Amino acid sequence: MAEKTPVSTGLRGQSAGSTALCTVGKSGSGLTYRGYDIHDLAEHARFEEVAYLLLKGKLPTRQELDAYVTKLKRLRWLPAPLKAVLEQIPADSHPMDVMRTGASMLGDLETEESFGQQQDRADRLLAALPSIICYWYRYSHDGVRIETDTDDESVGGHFLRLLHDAPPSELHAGVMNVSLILYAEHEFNASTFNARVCASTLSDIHSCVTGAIGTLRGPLHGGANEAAMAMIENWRTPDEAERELLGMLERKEKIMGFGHAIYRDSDPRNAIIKRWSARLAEDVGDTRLYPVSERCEAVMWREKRLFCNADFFHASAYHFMGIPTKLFTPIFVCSRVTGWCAHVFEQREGNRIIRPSADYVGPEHQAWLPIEHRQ
Ligand SMILES: CC(=O)SCCNC(=O)CCNC(=O)[C@H](O)C(C)(C)COP(=O)(O)OP(=O)(O)OC[C@H]1O[C@@H](n2cnc3c(N)ncnc32)[C@H](O)[C@@H]1OP(=O)(O)O
Ligand SMILES: O=C([O-])CC(=O)C(=O)O
Repeated sequence: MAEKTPVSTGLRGQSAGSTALCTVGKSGSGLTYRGYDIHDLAEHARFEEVAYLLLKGKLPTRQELDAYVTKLKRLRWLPAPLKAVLEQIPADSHPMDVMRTGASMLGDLETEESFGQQQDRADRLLAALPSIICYWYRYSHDGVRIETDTDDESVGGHFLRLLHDAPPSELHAGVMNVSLILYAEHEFNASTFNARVCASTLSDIHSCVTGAIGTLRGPLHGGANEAAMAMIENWRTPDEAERELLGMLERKEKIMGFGHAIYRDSDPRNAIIKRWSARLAEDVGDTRLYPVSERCEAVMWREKRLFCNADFFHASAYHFMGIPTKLFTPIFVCSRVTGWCAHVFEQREGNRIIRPSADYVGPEHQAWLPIEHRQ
């Protein structure tokens, strides 16, 4: 048999298991978490309610939600050895590497000894990850050791307060809430699948989350919101954006924040975050970034039938809230950790190790060659 070039299908269109957590591109609206439509969740829910829904299996009652928010607030503190590690990480490190190290170090200090601890470990990660990234960021960039025990009622408000050393406006806290809901869960995406593969070996939850963070980091996945920002911030007018974009398409470059592995015509999260980006643009008096983003959307659809995914308008929305670009993907982690952990729990129920096969395309039998005869 002649050698063939390995071809990657990316497992597209193949079912790799079942889940009760999420549908993507199946219902009329396109995205549901445990049967609830993303539009309803983004309109009415608190992110902490969505986290509860994903992690505990149902929407909380008022009493359950209050108790859950209180628990998350109690879990925002960081152990001294974790702070010491964060203080060693250089200011020019990528914040996703900080998240990866932070999650892993938490696993050293608060190891999941048995699966009976999985809910508590997941809640701790959810509460501590915003503290981890902000502690490192403020220490390495501003030279301050912040107190991460805040009294904010929400995960998003807690993050913004630590970052800016001031309570967030109602508008900013509201946008963070929606953003965290939109990013929370997305079926068998690459990082979640990575978490499930790790879980299928009966590994601990911190290993699953650490691997997922590394997977989300890439620009084809969560890293796209940062890459989209790096692209649009160069353009001063919609006309310049159109010219540059056409050049990029001509050169067959990938345009970050567009396209999706599952959705074909639109990503239901885009219209939601786009609306909030427009509201924030008005709030800060932007006359550049939002019109540039809108033109990109129009050109990509006109030229390629490619639509904005969840990441594209997140770039301008986060920017308008004064969030540094390099912290965009870590915010995604602070949200998606709920989906990852819920998938780890699901994988552990009725587990079988995930171990697909490969189509071999290498050489047939080769005769052994002693080292002195090799070239
Ligand atoms: C939260 C998230 O993770 S959402 C995804 C975030 N990622 C990005 O925004 C990165 C940019 N987008 C992409 O790279 C891709 O659209 C992915 C990775 C999201 C999906 O990849 P695939 O499923 O392989 O894309 P798909 O099969 O739809 O691609 C079809 C064609 O469109 C092209 N295409 C897809 N997206 C883009 C894009 N953003 N820019 C330019 N061309 C694109 C592909 O290159 C392919 O062209 P070809 O047939 O000539 O090779
Ligand atoms: O589902 C995917 O392939 C990518 C993803 O995580 C998302 O869109 O939120």
